[in-house]
Amino acid sequence: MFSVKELAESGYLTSVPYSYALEKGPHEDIIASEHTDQEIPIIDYSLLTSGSAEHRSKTVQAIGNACLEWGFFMVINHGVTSTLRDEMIRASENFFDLSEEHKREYAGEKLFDPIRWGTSFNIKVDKTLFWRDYLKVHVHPKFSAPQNLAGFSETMQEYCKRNRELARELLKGISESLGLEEGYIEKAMNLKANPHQLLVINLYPPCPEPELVMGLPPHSDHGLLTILMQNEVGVGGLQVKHRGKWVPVNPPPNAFVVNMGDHMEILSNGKYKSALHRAVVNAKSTRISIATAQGPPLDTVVSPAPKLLDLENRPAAYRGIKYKEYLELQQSNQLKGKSCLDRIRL
Ligand SMILES: O=C(O)CCC(=O)C(=O)O
Ligand SMILES: [Fe+2]
Repeated sequence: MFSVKELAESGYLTSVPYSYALEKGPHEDIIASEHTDQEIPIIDYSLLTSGSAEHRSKTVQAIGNACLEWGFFMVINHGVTSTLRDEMIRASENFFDLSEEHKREYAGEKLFDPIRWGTSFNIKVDKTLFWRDYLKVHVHPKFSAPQNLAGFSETMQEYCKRNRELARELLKGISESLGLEEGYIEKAMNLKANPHQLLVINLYPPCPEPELVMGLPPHSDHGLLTILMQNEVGVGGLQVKHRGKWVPVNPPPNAFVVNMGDHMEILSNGKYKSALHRAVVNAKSTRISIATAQGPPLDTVVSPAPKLLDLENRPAAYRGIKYKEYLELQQSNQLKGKSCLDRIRL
């Protein structure tokens, strides 16, 4: 199996190999125009944590609206330095620049291998291959990192820790926005114990026929929320489905993109839907995106929050499922819309 990087750098590639070509490319779908009135909400994180009750309550309301309307928002003034973000991007580039032979040491097959390098989504089940390579690392509660790359481990550890801190505060705000106490999600999901965090670094090399391939097909993420950033090469790639159209996500410099995961949808009993999104590729530049999926401890059973249920009017809409089992379910099937969540709807 070739990585896309190897394929793209192999010489004169003027068309995409058959195994990557879709019958219906991403450009055939309805895409919102650049100047759309559909603006993805921006949340000023500093107002959530400033200590001012008024600022906090306004921000909590804005978060609630963003979750209801989009399942997606961008976070600014989050306090993670651009130095750390740049180091993380650089370290990721250095990893993918290793020889194929070296990277193959991490070519694990199994979902819970601590470090896994690979291509597409799951080559055992993907009908068409996706134009992306990835590095997936389980970074919490037990930290792992590829060795022999100067500084990668330290940078990764710090970056992931900062993402967990952001997630923790955002989850408090989300909890409040659902009319629950700020610590409700943290308690119900046992997040103080050993929350699970998966780091996913995506690499999308330039593609000679971007309109024929998909970087990542439409899907929602597992976990409570995903925090994502991308290298700033002036090309987008991430798109979110909103009111029937694909809306390109163009985050302001230094912003994080946050999206609700399937476990937020389950926990909120469908009030906050996990966001359907996809990644398209381009002919010019390599795009890197770095996502951390924040979830509960692997053995936590996630089910709708009892406080949000009303047996007569609002019964549970999802069955409880262990986070670990859900991850196994998603990974062993094709990545296809919200098909995994559909399996546990009641
Ligand atoms: O590359 C992106 O922006 C999207 C990545 C993504 O959706 C994922 O890793 O789950
Ligand atoms: Fe995703």
